[in-house]
Amino acid sequence: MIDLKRLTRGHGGADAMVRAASEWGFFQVTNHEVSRELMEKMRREQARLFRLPFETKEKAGLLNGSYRWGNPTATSLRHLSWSEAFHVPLATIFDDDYHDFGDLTSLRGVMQEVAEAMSRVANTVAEVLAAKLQTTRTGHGAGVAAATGCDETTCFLRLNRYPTCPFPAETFGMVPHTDSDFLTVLCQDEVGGLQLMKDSRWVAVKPRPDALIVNIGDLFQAWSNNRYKSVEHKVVANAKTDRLSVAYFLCPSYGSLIGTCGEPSPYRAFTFGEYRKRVQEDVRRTGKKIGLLNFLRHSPVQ
Ligand SMILES: O=C(O)CCC(=O)C(=O)O
Ligand SMILES: [Fe+2]
Repeated sequence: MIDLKRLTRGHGGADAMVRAASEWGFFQVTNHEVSRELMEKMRREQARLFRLPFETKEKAGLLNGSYRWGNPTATSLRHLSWSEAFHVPLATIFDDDYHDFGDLTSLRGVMQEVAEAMSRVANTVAEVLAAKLQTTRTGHGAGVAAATGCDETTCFLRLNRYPTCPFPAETFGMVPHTDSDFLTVLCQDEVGGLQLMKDSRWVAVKPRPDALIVNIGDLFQAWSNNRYKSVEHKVVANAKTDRLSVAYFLCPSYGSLIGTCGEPSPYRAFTFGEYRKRVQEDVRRTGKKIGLLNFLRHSPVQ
């Protein structure tokens, strides 16, 4: 648990954050200035959005066609995520020319506020973690998000809903995965269900109403030369109740080159666009994301 206010005032906590990012890939932050009132407002808007009829949610115009449900490549219940989500590019909600919000105008306002607040958390954390890496290139240790081309037009806000599930033993709320971004900031409700992989075991992340969860994504693992870990996580399905969560994904533009905090890097240079394309191709072809292994300079698979 990292107190962000103490950290930004220089009262310590950075080493604990570095340890958590290296050993767990996950940690929680408090005193993050994303107010409880704002998150309650978000939850009410989210619940209202998901109550809309399926046909309305699926309409391409609604939040830029960002509606997702189930898993299009699933061939059995084990591959299925028992959830629905809006994976919204922030460019959509901040674009003044994008007027197709209809009844969702209040949702847009709340999403903008949440995105701004979570983005501050993501950037603060990214900079503290970047500054702690041994860098060979001067000026590269700070401003990792800026250096790698992340801004409010390239990031995403994802609204997740996990409906009550009639067969929770056979399916996941969200299938095990790593995040394909730099860093994720997550706010979960009181239901619980998020689990992360540690030493080959699943560990539950207990909900704490005052805390946000931060996890390292694949790009930060690559940029940090594997010092910080992008760790597999999943959501278990729940037989009794629905669950909501909101995730902010710190992402660069598709054309941004994901470099390294210092040579030699185990990975070859690649763009975020290339990475995403490769992930999508692998999922389509094999049903599984291969991820960073594809970009190792010396492939273990010959
Ligand atoms: O809902 C959660 O707790 C996790 C969501 C997640 O892992 C994701 O959206 O990538
Ligand atoms: Fe995730």
